[in-house]
Amino acid sequence: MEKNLLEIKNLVVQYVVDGETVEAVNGIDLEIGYGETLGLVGETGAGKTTTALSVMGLIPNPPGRMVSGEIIYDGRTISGLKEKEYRKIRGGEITMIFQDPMTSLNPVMTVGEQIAEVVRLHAKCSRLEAVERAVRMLELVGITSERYHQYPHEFSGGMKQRVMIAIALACTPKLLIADEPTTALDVTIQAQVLELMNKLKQEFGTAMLLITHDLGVVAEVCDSVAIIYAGEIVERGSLSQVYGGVCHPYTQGLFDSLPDLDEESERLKTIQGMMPDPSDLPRGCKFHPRCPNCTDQCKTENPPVVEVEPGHKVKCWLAQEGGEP
Ligand SMILES: Nc1ncnc2c1ncn2[C@@H]1O[C@H](COP(=O)(O)OP(=O)(O)OP(=O)(O)O)[C@@H](O)[C@H]1O
Repeated sequence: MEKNLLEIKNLVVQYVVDGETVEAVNGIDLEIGYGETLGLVGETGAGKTTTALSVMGLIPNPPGRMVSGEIIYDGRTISGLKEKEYRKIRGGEITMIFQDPMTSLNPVMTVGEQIAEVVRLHAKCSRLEAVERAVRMLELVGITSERYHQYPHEFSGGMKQRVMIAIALACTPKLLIADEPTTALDVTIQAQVLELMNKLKQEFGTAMLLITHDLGVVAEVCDSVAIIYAGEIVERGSLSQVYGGVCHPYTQGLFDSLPDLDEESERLKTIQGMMPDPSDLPRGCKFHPRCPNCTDQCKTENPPVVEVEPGHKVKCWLAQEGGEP
């Protein structure tokens, strides 16, 4: 069997706030192959960012804690590494871009210097080589070299996100984690940034974990998709498997809440989902209250993961019974 670039095994992460424990991630298993782009899709509070921060070794402790699980990167267990060791991987081999580029860029350094600094830190090259690399990265993301000496406030939101992508890819990482990279951008700029990500993915062969609540974005960039609900992966498969043959009622609910195709761009528009109020859920129920098929068994027992076809996994009693969502 081909080795995966990233394997997340039985990840459990909790936050303790005011003495209350929140199970943000509850037993997640995920794999990403070399060069694969996986979309992690779910509503607000589903546990997407917590999953990403676990891979980066950045769960804030306290209030967060990785209770159990293992993260294997390129054949090596990285969960539990000392911070000094993690730093060698983070920013070099695994990089992350966040939803809001303004909070990630240093306002008192020029954008060129920021890219060059990352290169120098991780590629251990000369200052001149780092500057040359920074210029090339700026040009790759469509920013002219004359803007090397400009500061973040001189760039528009879309441009700043391009700078973030340039920084994230400057050391040719094997894995890029992008947490809602286009959410803060308007629709036209979103499309340009997605196009750029597709181009760079092909050029560098970087694998990607793309976090989003937008099934339209996934359709444009990803090879495969994992649907996360209340800290659990409820469906996982290739794009054609999931988009062509939805198995889980919750995934179906996400598709149902998508507006029609945007006629102008033929692009699916964003869905803005909200997590249901936990008090609306029957005790122990893992399903969405919208699920029309929720049975008594669903309410009391955790369904097993069923592989309905090779690579297409579903956590649902209905899938086991071969039922339709
Ligand atoms: N630093 C924190 N302290 C306390 N609780 C947290 C913290 N970070 C996340 N949580 C809780 O963990 C759960 C999962 O949050 P997470 O941010 O991972 O979800 P998400 O799917 O990324 O949501 P969003 O799309 O809003 O970013 C939520 O209930 C959230 O309130």
